[in-house]
Amino acid sequence: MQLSVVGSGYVGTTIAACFADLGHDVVNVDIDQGIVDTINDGEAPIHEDGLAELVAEHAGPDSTGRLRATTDYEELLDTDLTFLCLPTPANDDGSIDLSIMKAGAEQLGETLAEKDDRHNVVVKSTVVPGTTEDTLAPLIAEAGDKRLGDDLGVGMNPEFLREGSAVADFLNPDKVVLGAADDRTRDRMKEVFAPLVERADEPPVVETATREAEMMKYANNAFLASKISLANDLGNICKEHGVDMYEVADAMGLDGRIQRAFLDSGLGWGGSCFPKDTAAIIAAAEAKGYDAPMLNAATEVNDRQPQRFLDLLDRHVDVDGRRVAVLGLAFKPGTDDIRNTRAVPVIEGLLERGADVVAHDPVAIENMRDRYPEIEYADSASDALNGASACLVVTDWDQYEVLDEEFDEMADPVVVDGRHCIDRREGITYEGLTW
Ligand SMILES: NC(=O)c1ccc[n+]([C@@H]2O[C@H](COP(=O)([O-])OP(=O)(O)OC[C@H]3O[C@@H](n4cnc5c(N)ncnc54)[C@H](O)[C@@H]3O)[C@@H](O)[C@H]2O)c1
Ligand SMILES: O=c1ccn([C@@H]2O[C@H](COP(=O)(O)OP(=O)(O)O[C@H]3O[C@H](CO)[C@@H](O)[C@H](O)[C@H]3O)[C@@H](O)[C@H]2O)c(=O)[nH]1
Repeated sequence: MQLSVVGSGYVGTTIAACFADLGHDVVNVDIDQGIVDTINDGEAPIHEDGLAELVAEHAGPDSTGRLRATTDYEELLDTDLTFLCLPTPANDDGSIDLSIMKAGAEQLGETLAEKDDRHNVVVKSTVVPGTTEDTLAPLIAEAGDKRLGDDLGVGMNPEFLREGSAVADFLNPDKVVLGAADDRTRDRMKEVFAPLVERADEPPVVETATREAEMMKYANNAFLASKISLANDLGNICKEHGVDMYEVADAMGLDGRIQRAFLDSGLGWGGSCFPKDTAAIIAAAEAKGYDAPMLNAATEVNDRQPQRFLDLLDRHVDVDGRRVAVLGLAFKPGTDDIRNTRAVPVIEGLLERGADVVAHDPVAIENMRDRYPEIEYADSASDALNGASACLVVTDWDQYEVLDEEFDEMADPVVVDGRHCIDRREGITYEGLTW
């Protein structure tokens, strides 16, 4: 099938490359010329395991040619179905900011005015219930002079991939949710996903309406974020009682009703999704008069973890004028994404205390340098530790787990671990956040 994907960020690039790999012809539309050129050169614009290989195979020279990118919306006119993968950030009050989605929807509609055949538009972005049918569909229809359900089909297909494992997650989903306003659109969506469902060994396909599809995404993220916050709440209790929350979590996870995943306690959840999506669904609830106490509590626990982390550091060392190593800047391992990373409140706390911060991350340094040009960046964890009076572990990259004699080079070997990464050992003063 001929597909177009509007927005070529973490989700848009990943799904475009994967759909090309599944045999579709895909055009990525983005306003960023740099991203477009990178894809057309056969390179991935973001760091994601397996993505560079897929983009090289399907875009650019010596490729299958099934993937290309453009800044020109007109190029989507030759496609049957468009995925909207535009950002849905939060306003200052936490509510969803739909301005980019609306601008993209309007431009899409204006472009579709030139098309006579029916076109299908599927919202992939995370949007609060009602957005697809009440806001975006009418915008597209009006701008394109289309009749909804007739020459314009509208659907909603939430995305559950994680950064760091985006390609593998997309190609092997636990479920595919197809929300549509009408059967014709849903049938087209099923066609798009048929090769994926076959290759992924028939995962469950949930057929539903757009509102339910929108809410399934928020419910998923709210549950996972709350699960981590509960682990952190329990972990903070454990720490006060000299109990190792990781041992407790392992035992909890043996209960089939609980499961071990997402019980890793520590610095809490960051990233481009959990913080904004939790805030957006709380704001959407409040707009209808409901105060969502569970989700507010999950957020409160999460917001407190960086302060508890810095309090542990304060117990051992006054970092004023001292070199402090921060290991990990990305919001999680496997990505260069620093959106809402816990490294930011940690670095802020260190700068407030007068520390000389030296930071390391395998892939996220360039992104962080834009935000904190004033701190030092080390080429290796070992360089960061050299001469440091404390080491703060913020991201659980595998390469930090094997650090050993590198700690011997510290001026004062205090290690505060926010991610259960480093083993306790002779010669270092070790504090785990919840163990
Ligand atoms: N990042 C994830 O892991 C993830 C997972 C599931 C769902 N989501 C949701 O998917 C959506 C997209 O997230 P993302 O992380 O891929 O965003 P992103 O910021 O990485 O990418 C968005 C892209 O859209 C482009 N863009 C902005 N305005 C445009 C316009 N008018 N026309 C064309 N392109 C435009 C930007 O240049 C950028 O490349 C969000 O709603 C997010 O909540 C994200
Ligand atoms: O046990 C855990 C698991 C995760 N985290 C933290 O939680 C955050 C989010 O991690 P993860 O969920 O692995 O990454 P994301 O890429 O943010 O993926 C989430 O957000 C996406 C965007 O909505 C969804 O598609 C995914 O299903 C959902 O897992 C990170 O800061 C992790 O360090 C923990 O603290 N403890």
